[in-house]
Amino acid sequence: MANTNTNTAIVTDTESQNDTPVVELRGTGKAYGNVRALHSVNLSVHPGRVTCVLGDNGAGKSTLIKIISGLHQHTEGDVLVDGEPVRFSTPREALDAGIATVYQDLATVPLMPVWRNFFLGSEFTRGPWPVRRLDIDRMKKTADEELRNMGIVLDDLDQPIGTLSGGQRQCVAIARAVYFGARVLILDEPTAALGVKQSGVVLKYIAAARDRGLGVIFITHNPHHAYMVGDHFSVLRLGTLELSAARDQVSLEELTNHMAGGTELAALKHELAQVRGVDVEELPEEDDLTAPVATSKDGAA
Ligand SMILES: Nc1ncnc2c1ncn2[C@@H]1O[C@H](COP(=O)(O)OP(=O)(O)OP(=O)(O)O)[C@@H](O)[C@H]1O
Repeated sequence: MANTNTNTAIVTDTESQNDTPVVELRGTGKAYGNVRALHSVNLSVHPGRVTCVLGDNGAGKSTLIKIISGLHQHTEGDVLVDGEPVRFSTPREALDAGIATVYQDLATVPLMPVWRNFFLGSEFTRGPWPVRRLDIDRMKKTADEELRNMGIVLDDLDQPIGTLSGGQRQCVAIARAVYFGARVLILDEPTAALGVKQSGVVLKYIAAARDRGLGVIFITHNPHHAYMVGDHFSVLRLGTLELSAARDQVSLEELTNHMAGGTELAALKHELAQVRGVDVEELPEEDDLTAPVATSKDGAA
């Protein structure tokens, strides 16, 4: 299903599934005191599908991640896992439910070897107490196998993880989450700081995680990256769902227009046309923005 070429992680859309979402938000929201960061958001995450959450700065993406990953609690609506309402008090609880989050600033120790970072906090040990010690050989072998299973080939697992490229480190973090039994993988802007080639590599492993049956929540600013791997697209604006569309309901152009503030730009087109030196030819007309907007039952991926 996923293209194996490193730079072209193009995905063919999969059949829509009627199974219970592994994670679902129903009218979910969060207020920080008087600040309503997220309001009435519906979102469904299914195994083996990539749900992309897009939005400009301050749109509410981080708040959404924090609710699902157990860092913050919602103040409105419901969060369901396997159809059951949940309210995680800690990230550990979310992790125990199979929800793993890979943050942009990866929680790795740069000077430690790749294999050591792979097992950080969950090291294999051997021997009886009190002479129990790290089972280095087993950790190295397992990390090597798991990375290879995901198609990630590194020259030397003994090299400090800090010497890997940003893209490679993201890939190690994805493989780690898969190995430790994640059913849902939340990726917080994994391609934000990467160039084209490295982004392609990360997109390839997002597709690989999806093909291993994980439900993926891919947070991004970049509609092009989202469109390469996404099955469903949810665009947040000022804390509410502005667009919720399956892949076959929205074109890349429409998605880009929504992300780029197409509606505002279309509204401004006439005014901008009066300004010397501003070329408005390529800006969308309001009629062009035909992609489905979110409705109360939207959000299914
Ligand atoms: N702890 C907090 N206390 C008060 N307001 C907050 C808090 N966290 C977020 N907000 C507000 O909630 C809104 C949504 O923020 P959030 O960080 O979720 O957006 P974002 O889409 O992740 O933005 P960015 O891409 O810039 O990280 C913003 O207006 C922000 O100022």
